[in-house]
Amino acid sequence: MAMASPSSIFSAYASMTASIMLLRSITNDLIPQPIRGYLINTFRYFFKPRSDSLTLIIQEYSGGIARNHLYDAAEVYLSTKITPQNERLSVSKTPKEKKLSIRLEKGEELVDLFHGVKLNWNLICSEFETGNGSYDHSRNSSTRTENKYFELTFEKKHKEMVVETYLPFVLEKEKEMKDEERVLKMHTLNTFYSHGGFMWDSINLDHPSTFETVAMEAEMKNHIMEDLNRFLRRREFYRKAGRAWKRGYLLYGPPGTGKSSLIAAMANYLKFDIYDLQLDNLVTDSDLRKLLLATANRSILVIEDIDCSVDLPGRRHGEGRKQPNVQLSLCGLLNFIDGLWSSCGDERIIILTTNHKERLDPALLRPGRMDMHIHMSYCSYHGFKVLASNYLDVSWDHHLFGEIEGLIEGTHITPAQVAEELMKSEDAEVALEGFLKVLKRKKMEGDVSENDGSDKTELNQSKRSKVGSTQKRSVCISKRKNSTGTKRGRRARTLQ
Ligand SMILES: Nc1ncnc2c1ncn2[C@@H]1O[C@H](COP(=O)(O)OP(=O)(O)OP(=O)(O)O)[C@@H](O)[C@H]1O
Ligand SMILES: [Mg+2]
Repeated sequence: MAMASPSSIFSAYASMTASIMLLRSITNDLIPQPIRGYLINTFRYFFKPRSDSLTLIIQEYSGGIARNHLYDAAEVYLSTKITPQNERLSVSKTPKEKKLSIRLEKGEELVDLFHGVKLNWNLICSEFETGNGSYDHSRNSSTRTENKYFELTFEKKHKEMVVETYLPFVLEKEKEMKDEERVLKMHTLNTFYSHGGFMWDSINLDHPSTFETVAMEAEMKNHIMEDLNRFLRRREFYRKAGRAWKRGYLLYGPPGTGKSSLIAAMANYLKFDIYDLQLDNLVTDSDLRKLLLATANRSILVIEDIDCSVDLPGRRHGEGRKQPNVQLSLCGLLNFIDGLWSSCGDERIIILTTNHKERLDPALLRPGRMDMHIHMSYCSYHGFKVLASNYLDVSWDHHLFGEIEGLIEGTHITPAQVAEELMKSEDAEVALEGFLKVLKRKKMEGDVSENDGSDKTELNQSKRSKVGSTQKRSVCISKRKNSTGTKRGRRARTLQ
């Protein structure tokens, strides 16, 4: 079929527009609006010259009240494409946003280039009357409603590319931009128990820890990042395999080795909120269920010190809590996490931490429960180098590093202790000399781990062994109460 020339398309289009105007003026008073609209559309359909371009309409709302995600994504994406040719822009800022957001205003047009294809965007706003056109005094507004939509016009032959590649690209770009701006939250339990339930309280999570600043073996770091990336990519895989889209990590190792720091780094990397679940505040499985159901998608549920912060009766004990009115069980927690909770949402991560993996209930360790077990250990030479550049900004060829390397390998010193030493002076030379002295002293003392913190649960253990089994529970509870302040304080310091 021969293609119409641009001038013939133009003249056909001009005569069609003139005819429509004529039709409008003739029918305006004679025919009611719905029939008139139908006639004009039919006329337009039959007489419209066929062109090579295709226009996609992206409405602000899809299906009545639901916002059209593609419209929102286009709005955000196009804000990065604004050019000096644009004459009207809208500017806004909500209290939660860090920056002003600048968007196209109605009537504005712009051209985007994607893989060499020209894409014309046009933001259109039409107003229409929803009622009888009169002023609605009860809502203090008129009944005119705005209908906003984007027109995306391009050559027809690129339809597949636009639908399959370009629009998904726009959605992906918006997600990236939103993630960058997102203010992360840390949710903790509101201990005020009212109206029959606990609530989550949230504050901004402004923790500086990232995968760059966490001192751990580079290989392990990459392994974790790759695991997280794979998890995010595999929505379809989880769906096909009939598995809930969740991933569990168990972080174990002595205190001060960076478990909480790694959790913050993971949250910052994924841009996920953290829910810090302190089980010792809860009483029943039903409290737990309500709280878990109130957690949002794309979040990390954290239960720290699972071995000592709770003394959940599990399969190992085969009994319920001895304390009256307390019906929280390890089975209840695990079953709910594995079952209903994880299938109620998407992109859930759960992280448990412990200083003593060997003391955990086997139910927690069985295959399929926690997908990855990550050992956070004493500081290696590589870890030291990361900390030295974090704290002292020294290059890795510093003359004291050689001696430090010889001493640190095999020494039981936690990254927290290393960090403490390195912070003692702003002068790198002084700080490193001081650190070297500590390492030498440790070697002379026979490399006995100094305050490696096994205290937390070891103390618990020794207390337990001194009391009878019926007192076991109350000792555990009182230890928890005693330690709550310090642990909380420390956790608050580390995670906030
Ligand atoms: N691997 C690490 N990389 C960077 N900093 C670390 C690391 N480990 C510890 N630190 C520093 O020590 C502090 C305490 O570490 P963190 O709270 O992460 O340890 P933890 O393993 O969670 O300890 P705990 O078992 O007592 O909860 C952190 O605020 C951080 O400054
Ligand atoms: Mg911790």
